[in-house]
Amino acid sequence: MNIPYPIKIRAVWWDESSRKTCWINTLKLPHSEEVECSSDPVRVAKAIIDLEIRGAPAIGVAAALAVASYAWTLTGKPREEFYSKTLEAVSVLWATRPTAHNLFHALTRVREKLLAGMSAGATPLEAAEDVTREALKIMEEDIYSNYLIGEHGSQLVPDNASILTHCNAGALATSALGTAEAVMRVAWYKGKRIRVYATETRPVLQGARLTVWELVKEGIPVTLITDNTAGFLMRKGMVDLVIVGADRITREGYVVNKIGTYMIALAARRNNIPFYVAAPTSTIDLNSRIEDVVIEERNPAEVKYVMGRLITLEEASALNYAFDITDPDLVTAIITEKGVVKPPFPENLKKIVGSSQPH
Ligand SMILES: CSC[C@@H](O)[C@@H](O)C(=O)COP(=O)(O)O
Repeated sequence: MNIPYPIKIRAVWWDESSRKTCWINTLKLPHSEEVECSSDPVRVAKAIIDLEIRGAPAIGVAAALAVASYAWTLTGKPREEFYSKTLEAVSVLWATRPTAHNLFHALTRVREKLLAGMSAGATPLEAAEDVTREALKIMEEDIYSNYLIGEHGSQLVPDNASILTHCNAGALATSALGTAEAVMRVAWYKGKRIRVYATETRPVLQGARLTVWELVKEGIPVTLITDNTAGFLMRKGMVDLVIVGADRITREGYVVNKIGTYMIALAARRNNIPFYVAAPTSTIDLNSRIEDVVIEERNPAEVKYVMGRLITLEEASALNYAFDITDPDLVTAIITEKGVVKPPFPENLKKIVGSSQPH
């Protein structure tokens, strides 16, 4: 796998010497870059729940690596204990966050390896090797998908474009270049002049804390806006295109992404601005209809407190949906590693997910 662009930020990775899963604690950004490593699936599960590790592809990769790390701590155990404990770890990680499809995609793959090893009579050592190979494959595929999404998507970005993005669909949400941000990075590396408007993304400010940090590091001009500024910028003609990521795309083409995405898509349609979604095919769930998708509801405290400071009454009730749903007819195209998917989505998503990888 040869990627002709620098990978400057890694959100999750495998430490070969300790066989631990490592990640940047994104809760500490942008003020400090703190790395955590663990072989404990309960610790990694907590990191996912608390948003130390977040973003759909990153949580899938981290969960798969966590099962592999844990497997290595159990290679001295009897076979039965090895399989029951590693499969239990899969269940713990499965229960962390309900919306992003990548988590279930990755955990299904590692669980299948464990089950295959169990029925073939593989030793714990053989099974640990096998599950590690699969987890690393999931990560490598994500790295390569990021790059291909960037290549395909950058062709949709005109020179001198103003791009609006929401939340963080960058390196910090994936294994390498990001999804929406891979499009921006590759356009930039190819010499296109772009500027980005990043929404702050309440309640936990992934845009202000993470997207701005990444783009400043990259040297790409970025301007932070409040979430409620997006529509006004579009009306003023200051946005040429919108690119966001996704946590799950259903077979009908509904896009489930960070809360606030729907309002941006509506404003984009009203102002005739293309609305692109960049996501690997591991985010596309051909088995689910939109009614089946669980939208995560998080602790209301995230809304009531900003960076630890209470901004309302302690007794105030608050609602904290983490994601919303954008209808397929508001989406101009979905940029995947296998190419750009245009409507009609039900037919074209099925074709692209079923087609073989281009590498
Ligand atoms: C490439 S990441 C795409 C999405 O996962 C991203 O836009 C998003 O909504 C992340 O939400 P988060 O709650 O921070 O995990």
